[in-house]
Amino acid sequence: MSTIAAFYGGKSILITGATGFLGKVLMEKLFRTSPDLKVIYILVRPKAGQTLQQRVFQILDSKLFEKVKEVCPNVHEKIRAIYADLNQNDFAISKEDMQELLSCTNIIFHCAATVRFDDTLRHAVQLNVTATRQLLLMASQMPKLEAFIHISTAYSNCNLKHIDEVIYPCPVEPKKIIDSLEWLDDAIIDEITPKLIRDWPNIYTYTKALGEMVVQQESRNLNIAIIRPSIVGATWQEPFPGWVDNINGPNGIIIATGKGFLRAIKATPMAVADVIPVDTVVNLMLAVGWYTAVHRPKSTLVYHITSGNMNPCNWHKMGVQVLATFEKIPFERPFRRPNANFTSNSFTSQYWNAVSHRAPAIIYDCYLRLTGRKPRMTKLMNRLLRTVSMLEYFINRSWEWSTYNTEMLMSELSPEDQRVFNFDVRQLNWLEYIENYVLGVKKYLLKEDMAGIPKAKQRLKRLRNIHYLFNTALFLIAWRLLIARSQMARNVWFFIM
Ligand SMILES: CCCCCCCCCCCCCCCCCCCCCC(=O)SCCNC(=O)CCNC(=O)[C@H](O)C(C)(C)COP(=O)(O)OP(=O)(O)OC[C@H]1O[C@@H](n2cnc3c(N)ncnc32)[C@H](O)[C@@H]1OP(=O)(O)O
Ligand SMILES: NC(=O)C1=CN([C@@H]2O[C@H](COP(=O)(O)OP(=O)(O)OC[C@H]3O[C@@H](n4cnc5c(N)ncnc54)[C@H](OP(=O)(O)O)[C@@H]3O)[C@@H](O)[C@H]2O)C=CC1
Repeated sequence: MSTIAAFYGGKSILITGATGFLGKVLMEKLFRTSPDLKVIYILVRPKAGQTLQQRVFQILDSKLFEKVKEVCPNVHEKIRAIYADLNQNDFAISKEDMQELLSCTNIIFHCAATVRFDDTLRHAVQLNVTATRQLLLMASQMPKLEAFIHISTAYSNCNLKHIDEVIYPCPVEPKKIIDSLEWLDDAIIDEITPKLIRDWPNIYTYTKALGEMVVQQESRNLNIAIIRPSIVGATWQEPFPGWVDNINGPNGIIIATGKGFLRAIKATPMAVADVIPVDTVVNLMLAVGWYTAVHRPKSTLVYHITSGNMNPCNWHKMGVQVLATFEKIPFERPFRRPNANFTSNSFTSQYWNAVSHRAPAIIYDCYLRLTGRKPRMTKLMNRLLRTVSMLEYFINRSWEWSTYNTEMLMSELSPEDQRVFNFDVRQLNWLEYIENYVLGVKKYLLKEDMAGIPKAKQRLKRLRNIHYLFNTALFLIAWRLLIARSQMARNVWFFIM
């Protein structure tokens, strides 16, 4: 019997960000391995015209939860969705709900965050810093609380090259920033943001660093741990390989490449692609929850969950395998034949952007105009290139993360726990994982049917022929022009003939 699974039995667990990518996989694993847990409280806001209950039903009715329904048929009764908006005072939680949370919660997993790179400083601080402080304050009033697990990111200190499992101080005190945002107007905030974030690449990573500092400062006598995952990717094994449900991180790039929009990316091919499967992260989170509650470490421990130091893969290897998978399992209705390359040179990158991205978009928009339709490709391409430029920082560098605490925890687990809550990324076979990842993007994100593969392959063949035809025509025109102008070219031509 797994000690960790037994630990969560009978527990009341509070999860923030449960409707997000990581949160859903966390809930799934908890219900599947500890179906006798008492209740999972989730802090949810209504969204896209859906009530809280509709949001919960939608999650439970998804393929991700199919196995859960077998082992825990009353899962609906064990989820208690609580109306909350982390942007508001006291999270806008009702008095009764707050009372219940304060008196019953045993474990907190704090996953909610804004992960947008271009969010405003005000909003990102509110969610990633102030809300964390508020939750810690709530936690300090929970008599039954055993552990508080805060999810940060391995990139919270990406301004450093080597990152240890410690909380680094930020140049400006979080409290000072929170206070000043209260009275500064938006225009001034925009002006001072670059000065504040200094060598952090974006507001997201900066506010996650501030969030960690807040955790350290407000920890009081709570049992706290911080988990720092790198780039969280599709599931590796559980509940099935390849599950993914949003366009963040590599997902959007995989789609844009598979659909033939993206043909060149400015990246350092040999830089480490520090992707970590979401189920691995969740297994570590649950192990850390158990360890923190039972062993009560004297200080706040930080755990890195990254792949680079144990089982590195680089962007080149990943890219080649992604492209190979498109050959076997193509996406439907591609704009162009999927074929991309990495370039580390700024000039070549500009060239490919003009030739392979902007020019085809303009030509396609002309075609749309001529056929009486609204042009849209240039706009779409510009947005895509803006997105890719925001991710470039992370695909052109490598970092070293120490993993002493994560390895220590692994050695503390029984063989059964190591099997059920496996976070040993050395066992990951990258080629297999990437293939399942691309397949998962096709099935769960694009919702494409596998039955459409033969048709998609036929279309790819057609696109390939068009491509060859176009290139041959281009070559002949160039050659013809050259012959007209150069005696040498004419001689070569007569010689060949
Ligand atoms: C041989 C070569 C072969 C090559 C083959 C290829 C091989 C594969 C190689 C893989 C290399 C991967 C590198 C990953 C590095 C990740 C680093 C993460 C590190 C930190 C990790 C963390 O700790 S934490 C989570 C990370 N946090 C995000 O990852 C949010 C980012 N995101 C945003 O901050 C907003 O998204 C942003 C961008 C502002 C736009 O914002 P926005 O206002 O324009 O609006 P939207 O977000 O609504 O998106 C508007 C349109 O962008 C499209 N799109 C959105 N994301 C996209 C995306 N990733 N790739 C493409 N396309 C994307 C979308 O499809 C929409 O398209 P449409 O125009 O048709 O609607
Ligand atoms: N994905 C990744 O690659 C990585 C993620 N992380 C960290 O993991 C955690 C989870 O990330 P991930 O699941 O990918 O992110 P998602 O964007 O998928 O999920 C974010 C969650 O936060 C909730 N949330 C956002 N704003 C509010 C609000 N005002 N009130 C209540 N809830 C809110 C969202 O709710 P709603 O559904 O209503 O929007 C959603 O449930 C984050 O802390 C992130 O920093 C760390 C490293 C990498």
